[in-house]
Amino acid sequence: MASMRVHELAKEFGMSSKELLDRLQEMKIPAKSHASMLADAYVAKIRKNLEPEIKQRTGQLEDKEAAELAEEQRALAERKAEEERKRREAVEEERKRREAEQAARRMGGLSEQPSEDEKDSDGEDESGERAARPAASAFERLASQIESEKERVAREAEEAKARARAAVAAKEVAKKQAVAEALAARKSGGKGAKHSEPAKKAPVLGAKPKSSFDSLLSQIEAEKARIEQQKAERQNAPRQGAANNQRQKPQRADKKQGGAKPQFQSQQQAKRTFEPEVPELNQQATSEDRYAQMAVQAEKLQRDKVLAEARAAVEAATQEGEGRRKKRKEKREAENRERLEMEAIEKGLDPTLVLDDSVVEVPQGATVSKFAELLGVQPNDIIKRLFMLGQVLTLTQSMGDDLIELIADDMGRKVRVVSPEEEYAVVYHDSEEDLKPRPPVVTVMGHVDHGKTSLLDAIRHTGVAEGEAGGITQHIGASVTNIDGRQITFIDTPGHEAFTAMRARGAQVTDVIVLVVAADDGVMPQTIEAINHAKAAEVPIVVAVNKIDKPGANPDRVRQELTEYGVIPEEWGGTNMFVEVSAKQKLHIDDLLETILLQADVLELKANPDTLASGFVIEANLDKGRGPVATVLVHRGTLRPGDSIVAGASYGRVRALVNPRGTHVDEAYPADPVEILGLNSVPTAGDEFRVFEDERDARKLAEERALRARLAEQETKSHMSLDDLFSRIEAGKQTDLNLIVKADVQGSIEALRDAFDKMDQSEVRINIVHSAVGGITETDVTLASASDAIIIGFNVRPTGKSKLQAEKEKVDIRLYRVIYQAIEEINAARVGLLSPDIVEEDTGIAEVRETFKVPKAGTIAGCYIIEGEISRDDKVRVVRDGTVVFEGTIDSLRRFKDDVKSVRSGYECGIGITGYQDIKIGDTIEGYKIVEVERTE
Ligand SMILES: Nc1nc2c(ncn2[C@@H]2O[C@H](COP(=O)(O)OP(=O)(O)OP(=O)(O)O)[C@@H](O)[C@H]2O)c(=O)[nH]1
Repeated sequence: MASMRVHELAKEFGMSSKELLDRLQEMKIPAKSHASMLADAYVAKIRKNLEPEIKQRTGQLEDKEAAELAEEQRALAERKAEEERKRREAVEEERKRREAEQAARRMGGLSEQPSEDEKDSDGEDESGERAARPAASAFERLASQIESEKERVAREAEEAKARARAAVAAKEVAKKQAVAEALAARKSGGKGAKHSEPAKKAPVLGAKPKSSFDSLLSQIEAEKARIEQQKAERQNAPRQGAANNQRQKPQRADKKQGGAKPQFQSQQQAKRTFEPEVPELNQQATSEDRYAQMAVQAEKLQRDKVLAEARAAVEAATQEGEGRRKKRKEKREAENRERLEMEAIEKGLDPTLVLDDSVVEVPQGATVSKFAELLGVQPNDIIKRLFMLGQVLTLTQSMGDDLIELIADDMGRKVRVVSPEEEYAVVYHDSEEDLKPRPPVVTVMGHVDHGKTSLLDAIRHTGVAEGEAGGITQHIGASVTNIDGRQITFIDTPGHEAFTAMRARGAQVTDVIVLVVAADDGVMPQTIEAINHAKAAEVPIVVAVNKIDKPGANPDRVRQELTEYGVIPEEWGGTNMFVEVSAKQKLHIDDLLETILLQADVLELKANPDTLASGFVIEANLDKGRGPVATVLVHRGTLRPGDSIVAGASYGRVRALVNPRGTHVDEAYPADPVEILGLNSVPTAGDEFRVFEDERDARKLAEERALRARLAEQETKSHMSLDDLFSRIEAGKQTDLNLIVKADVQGSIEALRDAFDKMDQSEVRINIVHSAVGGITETDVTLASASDAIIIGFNVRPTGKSKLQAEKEKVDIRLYRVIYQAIEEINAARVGLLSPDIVEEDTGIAEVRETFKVPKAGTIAGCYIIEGEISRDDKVRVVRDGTVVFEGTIDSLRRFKDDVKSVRSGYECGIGITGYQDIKIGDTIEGYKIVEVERTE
């Protein structure tokens, strides 16, 4: 018989596996489950025991066999019943015995626990107890088995729950790790290698946790350690990107607080910003508490994950948007520049000046403190650097252009010295529809005596004839004429000098140049100069071939000659219009005017008249009765009485407007010359004028300009003078004395040179840097200024503007009559013994225009006082071509037939000089007084 499995045998018997297993248990045959294999010996035994039952079930057994089987079963049942009855009796007996014992104890006050002796002495009890004990211990075992089984089931249930929760938590940790890695990867710019390590750990976290709860805890702890490590790595790594900067900010702020706390806060901050926070697990907590904590962790991780994902998305968007933001920034900057440019244009400023931010603009003549302020450095630093350059300047002293550039260069800074003109330079922008046609402004140029003044007179005469009846043109520096109802404005000062001087000041007022060339003389040096100046200014030339009335006139030769200088007549294919005129005989003047208008039409001259006026000063003077008077040429806008105006360093409110015919007017339009009254001082020709809406602005600008001018003047280096020679020698500064000697005769110069040669020159060496016969000229002053020399004049006087120039440039001019005076003074100056100064104080200058022979009085000079005031008791010197030809006193001073005490500038008078008859037309008579001046040193 082969061995069989339980379920196979059960099937054979027609019963369930469970039923068979029970029966096997009764038969003490070992079998655990339906699949248990039964050895053939056991199969035989089972068949034998169960056969009758089986046969009965199947109806296969015979009656006898069935009766035997029934008997057998009944006997077995009886036996079992007997055993059970006995077991119950024993239990009952035991119970009764215990109750009896307890009752006896209660009755006899005996202890509940019987002593060993009592137990031993009571034989009956002992036997009863022995009978009861096996039953009791079996019960207890069973009870304990049940208890342990319950515990096992409960534990397994709990562990199953824990596994489920741990799996959820581990899943969350894995997700969080993935997010953290994604963040780290973005921050590090995708350094995959660096972050592959944590990624490897993921499977550990993601793996099904062991059934042990501790396994989950250890996983969480490991994850926390990993995050901490990553964070530490990122903090050590160089900061990159905007997000990192954001992270740095709180750290910097925290650092200020100092101590360990800020560091902790910064870590917290960093954690909040980047890491999902893993809460601490209390290792001491009970299992229930731990489950609760894990649930909290899982929830927190979920929330942090969402936050981290959101932040990662924002950061990614930030990085992706970097390029777009840069473009937007560039666009914004471009718009800003455009706006500034527009604003500058609206304000009438040069936009390039406003937008040039790479260079520091320093106003000309800026003081040391202003310069330091503009550069944003300490003034001491500037002073120190100046000192190193040998320039001792205080805070309030102004710096020259060269010094400004030198110091800036020394400091590695870029600067641009801005002149007041440039600083206030105005670029006006008018829209096309605001522009209206305006009259042309004309300047007449040409060689000396070619007829410029005559032509202007002729033109004026033409204009007057057609203009106001009987009107007499006033000399205001410019005039207007009308032809065919159209206006032409002429600048009265002919010649290119004034034109160029104006232009040098930025006053480009001329639209057309009329080049006057005498037909009998042709092209001359100043004609060429005029052409060059006109070309430089890019102003078109209309040629007026003058003096055609003269017999030797040859206009074609003029045309021919001019072609050499690029002035080519239209009829010869050039661009220049030629008109043949006679200023003297007023021939073809109208033709000339019409030609000028034609040229103007070509230029399409326009201006905006409907705005605040601006333009240039043509001429200015101080009128005794009316105060400062300036002739201005309106360039743009309309000028009206009451306007707040600034002209150069002058300002004021326009009190009155006077046109060239002397008529008060209410308005002056573009290209109108007009005299203005109301300025607080006399401006300079070429100054720009501007009307301001607010008088305070006009005043501010004017005062600023005036201050600059004063500072610049102060700054003019004081040159060598005899007065400070000694102090300079003492200070060790001076070892040379440079002289420029001018004298009336060469002999004086030679005599002076001999005298100096004989002088002791051990302390100071005397150098004559230049000497010549003749008056002291502007060139002499320039030379003295350049070589730090003193000018010594023997019987000569400063000519032209040289005196003014010397004052301006602080050049010392010493005038002597005899040589020994000069030698004495220079000797005295060397040893510091200059006596109190006897100085000649100039009073006035008269120009001799006529001479009269008067009986008894001799020669009387018919004079015009051109400067100052000459008094009857003044001393005078007669100067001819810069040389003093006579010195003496005034014999008579008359106006008309009256003797007068003094005559002021602008008036005519007759002067008789005591003992001098040789006076000539063109001489100047200089008045002076002798005054004694205390020496200050
Ligand atoms: N015959 C003749 N003489 C003229 C004519 N125009 C000017 N003159 C004379 O030429 C001389 C010089 O004339 P101005 O008008 O003073 O010449 P200018 O160019 O103004 O001279 P400067 O002011 O010295 O530069 C004067 O004597 C005039 O009378 C002309 O058309 N014909």
